[in-house]
Amino acid sequence: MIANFTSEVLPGSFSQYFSILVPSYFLIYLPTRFIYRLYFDALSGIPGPKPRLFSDLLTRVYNLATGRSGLLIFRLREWHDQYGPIVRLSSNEVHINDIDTYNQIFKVATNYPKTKFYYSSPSTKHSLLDLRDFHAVHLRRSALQPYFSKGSVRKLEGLIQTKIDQFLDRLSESKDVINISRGFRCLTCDVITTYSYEKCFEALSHPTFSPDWLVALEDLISTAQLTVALPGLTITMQWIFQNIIGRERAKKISPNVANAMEFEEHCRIAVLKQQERWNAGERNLVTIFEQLFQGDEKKGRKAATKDELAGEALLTVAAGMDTTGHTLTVATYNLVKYPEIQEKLLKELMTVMPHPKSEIKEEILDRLPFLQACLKESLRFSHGVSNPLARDVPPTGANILGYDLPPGTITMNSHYIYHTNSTVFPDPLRWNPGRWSGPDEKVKQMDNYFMPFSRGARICIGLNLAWAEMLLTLARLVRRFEITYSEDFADSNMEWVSMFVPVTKGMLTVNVKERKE
Ligand code: HEM
Repeated sequence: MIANFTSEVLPGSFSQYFSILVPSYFLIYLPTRFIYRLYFDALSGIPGPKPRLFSDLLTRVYNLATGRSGLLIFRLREWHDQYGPIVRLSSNEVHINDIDTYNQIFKVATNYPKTKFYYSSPSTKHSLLDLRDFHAVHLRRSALQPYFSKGSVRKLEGLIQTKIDQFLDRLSESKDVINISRGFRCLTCDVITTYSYEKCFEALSHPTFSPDWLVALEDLISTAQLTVALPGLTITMQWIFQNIIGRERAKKISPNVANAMEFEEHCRIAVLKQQERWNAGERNLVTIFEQLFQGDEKKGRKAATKDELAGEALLTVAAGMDTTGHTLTVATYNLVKYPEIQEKLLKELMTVMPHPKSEIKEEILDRLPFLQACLKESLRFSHGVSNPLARDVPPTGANILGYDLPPGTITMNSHYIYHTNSTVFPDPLRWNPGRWSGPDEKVKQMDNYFMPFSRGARICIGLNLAWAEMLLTLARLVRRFEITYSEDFADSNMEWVSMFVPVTKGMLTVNVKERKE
């Protein structure tokens, strides 16, 4: 009956329609739209690589399939050299290389919200990362920020020091080659989980610093690019794994996915248990979520939902572990590579740490200029979030670098591009902490181009914690140990691609020996 109906109303079979529609789409619709984008739409005057305008989806899928997604960041430099400070990347996206524009977009009172498309990961849904509304962001951040102030971090310094003790003792006991890339991540994970919700994940206790979930997260990080290319696909896959397949069966299909699910579940359980204790009247918890457990009527903030707490619990670990760990890896790799720089740092450390195992406070290290310079240079090289940061042009539209951009145009800025500007940082790919002790004017200019934690309303919430962890770890590591690369380590291990965060080709593997004095 239905067949009769369709053949009467719509003469011809489905395959006939299909054989007309598909070629029309590729031979007429796409080329016409391409010409429109090239010559007539609102962004048509902005220079850039033209083939990318043919189809955003096909470009993303092509880049993903050919492994170019993670290398886009390096092409951006070439495109800016060729086309100038603003480059059109797709139908609706421009990439910018202009520090004044960056400072406008990333200011405290910004009206450029985060671009939903690039920040919607199912795992961090309901978390701060996913919020775009400025008032909602302000409320959430003001509930979390007090726990990350310099004063709060100093109060919990004992906790950080205890984890560093454990880490250094583990290095000392090790008879084998040490995968210190993972070691640093275990350290930062144990710090952030204890600091955030008292539930230390005990990653440092793993004999080779390789707990299953850490290795799983390492393997799954490449799905960050899949999420960018085909967001719907990852959301659907995650939903299927969570709601249909379940963790037990997932173990057989993909142990990595099962381990990552288990990790998420650990974070969720940890924070919800704290909430229960808080609701039962316990008030002496070490937690960054206390203000989220309760609402604040005066400010118009409701108590966080269970999903919001779980999202936040996962976000703090995800945001605080790899970033800090990777910067420490970059610092260590380069200090071993340049022994004369390591020697200079060691001499400075000896002025405040007379013995290899001397105790030291962060506030003292905060005053050591060469240690600061080594860390700044490592942050310049490690690029925290290495993918371009995407922000939408506000409803009023914007004029950027002489071009009128309509509301909703996506602006992209990459810290990598600013951090490797060869006019500001001569010989930019050389790790050279000495550059930070140049003349004041020069350092001021470098500081203007240095934004590892981003800037403005969405600046990294954990920067004081990260800074304290990095100062203490690096100082105590270098003061206590002579470090050498392991025999099978190659410089190429440190080559990286961008998967939202930088992912190195291999690991930094080292041998360590206790210093005698
Ligand atoms: C070297 C270490 C770190 C670097 C380089 C770094 C870098 C960054 C950057 C660039 C952003 C902005 C991302 C964007 O707008 O897309 C960010 C956001 C964030 N970071 Fe960090 N981060 C570090 C450590 C930490 C730590 C230890 C925490 C611990 C809680 C943390 C928590 C966060 C959070 C929650 C956000 C999201 C803020 C928001 O969306 O408003 N980060 N970080």
